[in-house]
Amino acid sequence: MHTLEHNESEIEINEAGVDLGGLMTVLSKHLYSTPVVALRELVQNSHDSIVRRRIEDKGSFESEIRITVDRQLKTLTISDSGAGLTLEEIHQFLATVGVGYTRTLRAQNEDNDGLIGMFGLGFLSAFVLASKVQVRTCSYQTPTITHLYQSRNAQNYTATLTEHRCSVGTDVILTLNDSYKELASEQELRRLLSHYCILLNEPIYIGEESEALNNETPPWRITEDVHPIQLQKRRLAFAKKFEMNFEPITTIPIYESVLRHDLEKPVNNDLSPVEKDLKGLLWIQDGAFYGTSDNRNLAVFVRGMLLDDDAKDLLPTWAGFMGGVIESQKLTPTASRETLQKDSYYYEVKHAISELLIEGLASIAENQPEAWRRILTRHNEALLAASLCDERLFAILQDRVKIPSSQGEITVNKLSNKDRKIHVMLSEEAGFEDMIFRTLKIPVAYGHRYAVIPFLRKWASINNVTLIELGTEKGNQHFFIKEELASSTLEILSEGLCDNEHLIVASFLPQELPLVVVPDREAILKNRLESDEADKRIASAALDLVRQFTKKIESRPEIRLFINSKNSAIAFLIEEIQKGNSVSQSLLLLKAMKTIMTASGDSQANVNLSQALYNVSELVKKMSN
Ligand SMILES: Nc1ncnc2c1ncn2[C@@H]1O[C@H](COP(=O)(O)OP(=O)(O)OP(=O)(O)O)[C@@H](O)[C@H]1O
Repeated sequence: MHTLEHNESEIEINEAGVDLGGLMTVLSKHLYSTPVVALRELVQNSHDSIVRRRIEDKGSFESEIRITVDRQLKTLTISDSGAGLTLEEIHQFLATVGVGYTRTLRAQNEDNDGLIGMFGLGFLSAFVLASKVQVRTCSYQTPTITHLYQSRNAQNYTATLTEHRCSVGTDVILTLNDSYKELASEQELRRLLSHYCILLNEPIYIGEESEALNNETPPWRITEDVHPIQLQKRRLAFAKKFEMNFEPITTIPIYESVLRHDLEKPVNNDLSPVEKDLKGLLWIQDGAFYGTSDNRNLAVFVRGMLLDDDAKDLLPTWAGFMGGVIESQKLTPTASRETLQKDSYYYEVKHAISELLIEGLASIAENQPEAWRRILTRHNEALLAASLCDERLFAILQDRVKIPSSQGEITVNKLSNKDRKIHVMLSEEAGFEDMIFRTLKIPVAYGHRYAVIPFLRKWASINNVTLIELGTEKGNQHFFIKEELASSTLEILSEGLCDNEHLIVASFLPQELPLVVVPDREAILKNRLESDEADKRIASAALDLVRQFTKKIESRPEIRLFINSKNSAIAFLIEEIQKGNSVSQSLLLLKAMKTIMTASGDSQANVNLSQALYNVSELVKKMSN
């Protein structure tokens, strides 16, 4: 038996069939998310053709891309003063799918000179918008003649000599499909192209206009000496164009030192590839939407063309309050040029942006007190969480972010008392903890709020302070120092005072407080976390695990009644019981007090308030008799 390798000559080699029509439809209609992307592709071809002419044609020329419309004829024309195409090049590059001259030029040219095209596909998208595509082109190589390419479907085309265009360059004339005839509007074109092409290096004009729509120099390309305040103003104004929902508070320029330095010196060879490549601006938003803390917003331009205006994944997840616009020559687009390939360079850029943000925030904290104050007020909660993601951020923020507490929002050092203790309560309800701390006049942090507990834990461990988490077993042990009593005394107290609570004798502050009901805050918090997790739509297997865990906690006992051995009334009652005297009236009064306290602290508490109030009234009457 012969194997394929041994006897190839005997085996017939077949050619795979290609349904060109089907392939064309996929490439032209389904490659891009929106057909208007076709416009961007055609402008990009004009741009590349101008770059080509600059490289190859030694004569001087004025660079221009002009988009015009004829409402009557329903045509849209993209003209450029680029290199044009010879008849041969029309066949070879324009009409051959997957082949383009731009790729060849790029391979020959190490610096690339900002060439954008690479796939040899973009031109096809013209057939999505147009029922007929005409390309009138005069090559710098044959400047006395002009050729006309015409096609209705990209598959069959004609290429003939035509009336001379008078100057080197190309007009791509689209006879718009009925569904895109609204594109035959200068206003609409300006809107679309300002979005995609604002950073493109070659000037783009609409209609007869003499001012290019992309004539504004982005702040990082400003080479003249501008006063720092002016520069900051221009940065803010530029950021505003990209930040639709919020005002930018302040900006963080990308590699400013490299850029400003470059003005005097050639590129420093010690710079990393990202430092050499990445340009742009990051900023901090003024405000946030209610209900979402992730408003990250990043526009990515690759070689001047907007590629992705929602590339938020390049910003760290903690930076929900940041926006940005970046420009790169080296990030790689996918074939649709609407997203980025997640290659190793992508992750290098992502890392670099995170570093820039951290350094930028540190510098704002140091040098821009007013902006920093606004940032802290607007994004306190997000910064609290952000500080947990990076040690440097923690160092910058640890004494600047505010913690919600019984005394309002205060910095954490104000929470720490003389004994180097910070108290945090886990409940949202103004329960026993709130009352105790109001009496003691020391602040207690509200730990139910997002990121407060992990932040305080970290702060306490770094600063050598004890964190007392009230409502947890451990926290309570710090606060309520248990005492032993004879079981017969405990029984009498329990019978007289408890409904369904577990009675514990302890000494605690303030000593004026005879007793306090302490629910198991841990179980309550865990329940809440469980529903948070569910909101995040975590995998159901993980959710089951969480539920199993919470189930265990729920079956733990419950509500405890601490009675304060430091309190003179309680001490007196214990003594009386030990002597064998009856204290039932006093216990009834204390029990009523307990019920009233519980009911006022916790609106959901299952207590018999009317019975308690009735008992108080009866006891008052008895005392007066
Ligand atoms: N306006 C133009 N002027 C001169 N040549 C053009 C023009 N438009 C297209 N071409 C030629 O046609 C080729 C194919 O264009 P097409 O847009 O399909 O691919 P590309 O730009 O090379 O790559 P990509 O698919 O990444 O855009 C280009 O490489 C270029 O040689």
